[in-house]
Amino acid sequence: METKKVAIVGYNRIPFARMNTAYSEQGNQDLLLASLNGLIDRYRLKGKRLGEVAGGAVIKHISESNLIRETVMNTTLDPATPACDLQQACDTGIEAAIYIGNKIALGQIDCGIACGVEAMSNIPFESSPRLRKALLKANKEKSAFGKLKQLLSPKLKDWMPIPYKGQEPKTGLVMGEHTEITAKYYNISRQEQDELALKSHQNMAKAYDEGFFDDMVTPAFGLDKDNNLRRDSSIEKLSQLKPAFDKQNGTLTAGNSTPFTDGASAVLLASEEWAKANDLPVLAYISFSELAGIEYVENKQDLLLAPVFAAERMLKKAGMNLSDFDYYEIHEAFAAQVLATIKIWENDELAKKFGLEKALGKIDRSKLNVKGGSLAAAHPFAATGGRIIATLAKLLHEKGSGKGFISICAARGQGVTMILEK
Ligand SMILES: CC(=O)CC(=O)SCCNC(=O)CCNC(=O)[C@H](O)C(C)(C)COP(=O)(O)OP(=O)(O)OC[C@H]1O[C@@H](n2cnc3c(N)ncnc32)[C@H](O)[C@@H]1OP(=O)(O)O
Repeated sequence: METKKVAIVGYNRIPFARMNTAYSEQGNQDLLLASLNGLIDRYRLKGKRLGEVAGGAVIKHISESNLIRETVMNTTLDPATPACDLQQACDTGIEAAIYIGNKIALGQIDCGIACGVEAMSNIPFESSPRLRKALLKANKEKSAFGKLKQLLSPKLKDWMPIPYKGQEPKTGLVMGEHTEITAKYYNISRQEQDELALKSHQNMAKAYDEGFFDDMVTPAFGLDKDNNLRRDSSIEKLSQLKPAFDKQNGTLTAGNSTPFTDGASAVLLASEEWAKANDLPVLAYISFSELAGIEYVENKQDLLLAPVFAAERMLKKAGMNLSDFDYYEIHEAFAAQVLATIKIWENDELAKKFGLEKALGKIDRSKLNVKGGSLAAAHPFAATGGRIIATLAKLLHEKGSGKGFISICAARGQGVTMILEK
């Protein structure tokens, strides 16, 4: 069976906002709706029945089990447009694009939207198991006395909500603690991390000044730009920040780590025929993608390094070398994880020690995250993939030809890579 080419034909996102700032009153549906509405307006999709909308949020309330379909029903798309929720930690946005892309490739649908959202300001709290049990039992009790007895059974501390900390259940460490171990294990210096962080902000500031984001980001809830972007940062300021995760000997700080963030993004994918029929130019094609997992319980330093393996397998299938790309979009969860990943890809000895056949090639740093990365834009987990695909597709479209490389690490020791081509 012949497969179809998967074209990226549109994108839209709302500005990303640090948690508890511009979107402190909004939930997942509000943010996603704003992003989808911007996409629908820009590409005149009102009233259209699309093949499918797929995406997700890494963290949802229990009432949001069909978040994407619920949100689609609130847009002006034809309500006959089906939708589904996907979740794959920080890879969610890319996985959604792969899911929609594969259906287009197989001819099952001719167009679809891949989307992602994260409303960290509206994050659900857990309750203690003792409180949950007491409430469920109280609900079953017939008499007021019985209900009261159950409600009085938990201790005072059991009534306290349990906040989200982002810990890895298998290790009990948060991402920053894991990445602190990564930085030490792979000898990533504080200076290298701060330099990468500064470059991310400088590149994004320049891109905003040049109007690169004008047709990509629609203002929402009073915000018109990513509010994590700093124009006042410098190596001096970054070098003075205190370590965030290892207070004594650490190198990860608020400046070289992403903050918790609210935001949403959406990407419009289609077959070439649908793009032509709807008068939309093909910005770029998705040509390859690969998902990998990695052991990180024994090897705590490797939690966010699964893209190392994804890239090796993907490049082999594509018959390419890591040096063969015009642009590289590598998700900057932390500067240290980007630098460790690149170090392994580029260094033969380290690559072999890690389990690769050999080094994958060199990355020209002037081609890396040229419009800023997650350290500047910030990182609403499930929305980051859409931001990255859109940025790379636009870069390739403007260039008129070429190839771009995407790499995103994710919680639970997973990672995804993708190739876009024009
Ligand atoms: C989920 C997945 O699947 C995979 C992934 O992507 S992993 C990534 C997941 N993300 C995380 O784990 C988030 C990690 N981040 C955090 O926990 C927190 O942001 C953090 C602990 C690193 C910092 O939190 P914080 O201390 O509250 O930061 P914040 O108060 O904003 O900043 C501290 C200081 O640094 C300064 N600062 C921050 N960035 C700066 C910069 N670029 N330049 C100069 N100064 C900066 C701030 O101005 C602030 O200074 P003051 O104290 O003088 O106000």
